[in-house]
Amino acid sequence: MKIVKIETAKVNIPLVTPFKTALRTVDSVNDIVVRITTDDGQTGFGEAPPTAVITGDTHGSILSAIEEFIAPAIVGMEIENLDGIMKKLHGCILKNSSAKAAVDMAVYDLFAKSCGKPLYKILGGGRGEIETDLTISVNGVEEMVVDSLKAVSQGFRILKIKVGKESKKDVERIQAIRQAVGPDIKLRIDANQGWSAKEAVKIIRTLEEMGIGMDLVEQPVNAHDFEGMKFVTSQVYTPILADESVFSPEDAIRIIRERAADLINIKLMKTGGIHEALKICAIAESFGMECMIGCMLESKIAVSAAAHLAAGRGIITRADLDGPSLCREDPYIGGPVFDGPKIVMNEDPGMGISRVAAFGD
Ligand SMILES: C[C@H](N)C(=O)N[C@H](CCC(=O)O)C(=O)O
Ligand SMILES: [Mg+2]
Repeated sequence: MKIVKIETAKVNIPLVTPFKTALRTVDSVNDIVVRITTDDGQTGFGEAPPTAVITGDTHGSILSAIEEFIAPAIVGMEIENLDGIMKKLHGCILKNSSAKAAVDMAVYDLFAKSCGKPLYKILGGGRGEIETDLTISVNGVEEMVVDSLKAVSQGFRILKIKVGKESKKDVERIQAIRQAVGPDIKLRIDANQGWSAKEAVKIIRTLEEMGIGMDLVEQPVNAHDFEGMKFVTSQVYTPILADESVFSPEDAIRIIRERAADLINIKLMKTGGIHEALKICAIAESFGMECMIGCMLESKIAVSAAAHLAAGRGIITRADLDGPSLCREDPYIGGPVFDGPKIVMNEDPGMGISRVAAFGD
């Protein structure tokens, strides 16, 4: 199976409600999709979101990285030479992690197809089903309570609460949501770098003293503030999850060595795909640190790739794979089934996606 063609297209899928974090507000998933074709007519799919505020990637940079650097480096290579392809993919251009992720997942899709197995079985194959949380955007307290109750009524048992925009109100937000949803719903708090280290300790300790249980607090401080992450982690009982601070396996090693977090959020768009994400899984497993699998504003192609990785690797104990649930439409056929909080893995070969409307088929 030789790679003969790499094509790109754009998808634009409106969101159910605007997605609001401390970093940005977005109304739609506006991503680049990738299709790789082999000489025997097989196709593999990938997707890259332009999350400029986190990865630095834009539509333009994703398209030119693929067209000018990645495609010339890997077209003509055999899919079975997975390691060789990954070397070229990661060696042909620095950074550009979202473009690399889109191509990496399409290659893994084809590799699993060449083995006649669903991708998650190639990646370890532990679970046929995983559970995701649902994100509650940062808004006024009442609106967040209404959104949380709606999510619970839809069957979600884990909520990811966005905060960090006006930190003074954040205790109020989390307290009101906990009061409304009761003690059995897990709350994950994501400040998206919005707090200072001292502010984070004050907020988390206040919530702890109120008896408000939190599954974790994600990226309380600036991505590059490892000292701040370390300070917060050492000063509170609630587990701290590193998100924007960990892109690469080297970042994961540093976070673990410096005890700057208790957990790592792996996202394919930060690692540049499954190949590098597997290295973080192995590092974390060696040190006994659990991981979460997350996503950017991605639709079903990219989130399916992440779900396959999570279903394959036991060290990934938490999933924030709500991209498809945030979308108003699903322009794809096949792949894992996203049924509210439940993600049921496909049993047909590869990622299971058979049709992507953006390619006109
Ligand atoms: C969509 C997912 N639940 C999420 O919250 N991801 C954010 C970043 C998403 C973005 O801005 O595209 C995160 O975990 O920080
Ligand atoms: Mg996050």
